[in-house]
Amino acid sequence: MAYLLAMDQGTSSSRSIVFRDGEVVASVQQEFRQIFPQPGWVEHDAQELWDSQLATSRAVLAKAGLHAADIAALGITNQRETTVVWDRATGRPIFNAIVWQDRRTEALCQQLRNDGLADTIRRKTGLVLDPYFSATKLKWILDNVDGARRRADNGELAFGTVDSWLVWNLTGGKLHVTDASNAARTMLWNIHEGCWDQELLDCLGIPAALLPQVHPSSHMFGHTDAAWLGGAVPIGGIAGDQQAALFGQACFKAGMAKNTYGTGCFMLLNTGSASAESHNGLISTAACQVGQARQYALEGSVFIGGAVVQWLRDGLQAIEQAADIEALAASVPDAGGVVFVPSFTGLGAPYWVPSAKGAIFGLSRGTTVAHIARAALESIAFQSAALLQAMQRDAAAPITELRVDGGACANSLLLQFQADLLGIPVVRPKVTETTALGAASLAGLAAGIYSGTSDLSAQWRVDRVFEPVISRDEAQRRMQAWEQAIARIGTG
Ligand SMILES: Nc1ncnc2c1ncn2[C@@H]1O[C@H](COP(=O)(O)OP(=O)(O)O)[C@@H](O)[C@H]1O
Ligand SMILES: O=P(O)(O)OC[C@H](O)CO
Repeated sequence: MAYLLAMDQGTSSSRSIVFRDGEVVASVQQEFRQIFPQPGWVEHDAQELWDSQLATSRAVLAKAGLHAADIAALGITNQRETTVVWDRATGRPIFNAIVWQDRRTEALCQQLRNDGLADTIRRKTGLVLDPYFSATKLKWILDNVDGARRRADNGELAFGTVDSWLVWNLTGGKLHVTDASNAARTMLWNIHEGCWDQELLDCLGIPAALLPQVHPSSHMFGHTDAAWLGGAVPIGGIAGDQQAALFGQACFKAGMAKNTYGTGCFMLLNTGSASAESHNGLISTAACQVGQARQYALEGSVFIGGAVVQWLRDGLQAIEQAADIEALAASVPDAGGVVFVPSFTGLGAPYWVPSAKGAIFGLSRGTTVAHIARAALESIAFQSAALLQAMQRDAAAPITELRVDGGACANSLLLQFQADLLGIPVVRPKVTETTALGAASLAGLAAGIYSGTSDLSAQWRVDRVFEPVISRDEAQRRMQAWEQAIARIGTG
């Protein structure tokens, strides 16, 4: 029997899932500490990332009653951009992992923008020059940790995104590798040529000796050390979590798109073997690579998605648990004219207003907490609709459906509103653990469990399709109300 193990190292928890025939056999999750040393700084203890990931993998094998020998291959997927630097001799990190959300390098990014580097970076990497990506975090570590630059120059240190760090540990320091989808998030990887970019390394003063070897996402990378899981397991897949979700949603052809509704929302559109340049506030990135042919995607991210539901729960204490928002929002026929812009940490794509704060517009004496809850839910769909509209403008052909996943996609009211706004079907699959499924699928391809992506398309199953029911005029009227609220946010 062909079991596949996925390690999904996310921003708030480490998860391990065993799959068979594309279905979840068992799953174990463990949270770890979020470290906030200063406002705008976010760190993880890299050792805790590894320990929690290993613990969940051991636990999931026990839960499923399986042994290492039963696992045909392991796929790894991870929070992207988060930066780890460790000592090659001891295997110890020289600093905490600097998390993708961390803004400490904003001044450095501004300096690089002033130096005219933004265009070069966009052209070579497909990215916006922003602290979000790994490069300036890595430079910060080299410039601020005692002796780091000297040791890096001497080849004593290794840099990696979280996937590289996990594989280094899993293989007892034998492998220092990553895949194209993760490399593309460093701001040092030339997505067109498929190589580390020497000009960017020089501009940022980053020695090439720090960098991992880059392989396709589906690839036999090596084996885990037998000590960890009770036997050696082949590592057959590595991908950044959002690209893994695109793969897990079987979006293999250009024009297919997915949106993940987690803490934030991440929408990716497969653009095939051609990288599409965005003129509408999106980024281009590498999609999962199987074989030698490079694949690309357009991406947009919303910083506050499901997190607005957490705010209703923890900040406003309007609900006890996230799932309660659906009944509360459904208790009123509409938001009663309330528009909620939850830009608590600035506005991401396609608006890019870093200094924005959240706001609630349209309050009246008749407004109840149910209207606010409904407006909060709608805000997730409005932000995602703005991303899809931007993608529609950049894309070569119309996008005809949106596949969805992530914790908040359990909410059918949200998905119906999303379909109404978009005017295209919103499709929820049976397995919504698509990030882990994508990693397992990449590993399964490398191990020969699947003969090609057509096997994966055949395995992907629909749970429910949400068809648009309101008129396009009505949808446009609602989007206009949203854009008016955004305009008021944007101008402070
Ligand atoms: N039924 C629901 N309706 C709306 N939001 C929900 C619901 N269930 C969970 N959420 C939201 O989904 C998010 C968790 O989704 P998850 O995919 O686990 O996120 P992440 O991977 O970013 O940690 C939380 O922000 C939570 O508030
Ligand atoms: O860990 P997640 O699911 O919040 O994903 C984080 C993204 O990869 C950041 O780019």
